Amino acid sequence: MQISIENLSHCYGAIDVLSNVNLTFNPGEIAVIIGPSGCGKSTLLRLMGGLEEPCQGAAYIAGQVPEGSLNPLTYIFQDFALLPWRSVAGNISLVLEDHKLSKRESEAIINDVLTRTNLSEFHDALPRQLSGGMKQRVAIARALAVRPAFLLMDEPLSALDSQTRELLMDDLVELWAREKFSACYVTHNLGEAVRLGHKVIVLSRRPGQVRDVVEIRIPLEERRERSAELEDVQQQLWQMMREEALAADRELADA
Ligand SMILES: Nc1ncnc2c1ncn2[C@@H]1O[C@H](COP(=O)(O)OP(=O)(O)OP(=O)(O)O)[C@@H](O)[C@H]1O
Repeated sequence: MQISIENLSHCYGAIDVLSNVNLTFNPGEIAVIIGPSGCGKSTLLRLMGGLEEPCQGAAYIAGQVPEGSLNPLTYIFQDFALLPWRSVAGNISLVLEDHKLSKRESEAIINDVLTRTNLSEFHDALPRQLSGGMKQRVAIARALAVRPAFLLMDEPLSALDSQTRELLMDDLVELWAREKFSACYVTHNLGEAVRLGHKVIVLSRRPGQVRDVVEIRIPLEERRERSAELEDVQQQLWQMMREEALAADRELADA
């Protein structure tokens, strides 16, 4: 299954947010979207997930939804969105409740995703007993429980401190290496972009247009030790972001 975006433009009233975006998101790939503040990254993710309809053009699923996927497009947000009165297992079971699974099937899925995210011993813990990093691990486990074809991740690590971010990036790479998931990952953080992205989509300032798509061929598993090649890619991305941010600043100053 792919997600295709064709000639997509979007506006809110008089504000043009996205302009003529054409992109393809491939299975088994993590595509990272970066761009200056307010350029439409989160809007693009919402349009991809069908939470809003684009003003022009389309975002659609191409190909077959993989068998067994309970929710093909699943979001992970920065604020974890866990119910405080439910345990870790209870938060995960919530997303399974509408799917007519037996208690045994649900429990098997919950145990599987808790094992995959190294959370088995926190099965009965409440969110308030967990650190921020652990809460986001639970949110990732909950997303994996519905066997998504695509994870739509909106700055999932931005509420966390830098050490926890590093650990969760390692976790995501390990999860991906074990069972290749597909994801579209929005971030401001260029370190995350080059650590996790098979390709990095650079949007221009608003209205967001695709300025460049940078492919990174270094395997994800080999990126923990940052090579000179990875540093070069990050520098190249920063140069593009800097130009866009400076141009946006000048536009505001001229307005
Ligand atoms: N529901 C909405 N109604 C009106 N305007 C909106 C709405 N959602 C977003 N916008 C505006 O659209 C523009 C793009 O917002 P969006 O959140 O997609 O950008 P972003 O690139 O994700 O921003 P950031 O990097 O700051 O998170 C902004 O100017 C924002 O104020």
